[in-house]
Amino acid sequence: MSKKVAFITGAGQGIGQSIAERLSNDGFAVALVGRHKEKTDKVADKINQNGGQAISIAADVADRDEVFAAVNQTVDELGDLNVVVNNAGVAPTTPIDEVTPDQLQKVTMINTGGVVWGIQAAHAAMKKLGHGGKIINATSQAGEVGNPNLTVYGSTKFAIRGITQTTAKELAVDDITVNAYAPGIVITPMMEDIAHEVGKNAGKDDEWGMQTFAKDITLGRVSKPEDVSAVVSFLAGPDSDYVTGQTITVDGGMVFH
Ligand SMILES: NC(=O)C1=CN([C@@H]2O[C@H](COP(=O)(O)OP(=O)(O)OC[C@H]3O[C@@H](n4cnc5c(N)ncnc54)[C@H](O)[C@@H]3O)[C@@H](O)[C@H]2O)C=CC1
Ligand SMILES: CC(=O)C(C)=O
Repeated sequence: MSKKVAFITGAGQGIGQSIAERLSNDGFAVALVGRHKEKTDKVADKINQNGGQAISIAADVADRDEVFAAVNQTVDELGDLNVVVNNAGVAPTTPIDEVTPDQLQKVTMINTGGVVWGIQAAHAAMKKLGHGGKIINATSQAGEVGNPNLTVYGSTKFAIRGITQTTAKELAVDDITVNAYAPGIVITPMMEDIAHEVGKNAGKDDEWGMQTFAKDITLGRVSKPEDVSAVVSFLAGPDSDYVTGQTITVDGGMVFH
């Protein structure tokens, strides 16, 4: 039997890399998408050397045509499309008084736009293939509660929860579920950069910056990417078939619902 196919954006490092590796271990053929192809190439090579099946595609998720082309290339090369993980994102530190129109537009087009184009392209491809599937979007604990210094980023992550609910209702008729995952403080290049900027703005070091986010985690530790990819594995697999429109928080107990 041929493998199910998963498409993952921002798969060259951090959480996206972990999701690609986990879904490959779960038995999916995986398409790794990112702006920097040398990074997705490296992760795809590792997966292929370990007995998985991976391809690497360059695309900027803010560009609708590039996202559609990447989805079409995935179907052409891997033969199907069952799961789309809209994981790519950027998180500049944005104290409110420093937000610029250019920054607001760019971050919104990547984080929110990338999710919208990913859902559109997934819907079009799945309809053409004649079957349903699962769409999974990256939000954040910063999309559930306000985080100081992250006004622009937080606005996109709140929006992604709304888009997840709206499109879950719209796409159910085509047997597509739409869910989201909300990580907390995950040690990746993104989080290291935020900790550095927040520390620097306060005249402190990176560890101080990290602790401003990490000090209230109920489980007493920051997160590894694998904590998040385990939840995405559930959302991509059959055990979540009766779940749609939900955001699953995987933050060690920062936000309680
Ligand atoms: N690290 C954390 O603590 C948290 C991360 N998240 C979310 O999880 C997702 C992954 O985050 P990390 O792995 O930490 O980030 P990261 O910065 O380490 O990796 C993100 C990847 O996305 C790619 N990317 C960025 N813009 C892109 C674009 N326009 N088109 C294509 N690819 C692009 C980058 O090149 C990079 O490979 C993001 O959506 C982020 O907002 C959510 C909560 C916490
Ligand atoms: C980067 C992020 O999503 C945080 C700090 O929650």
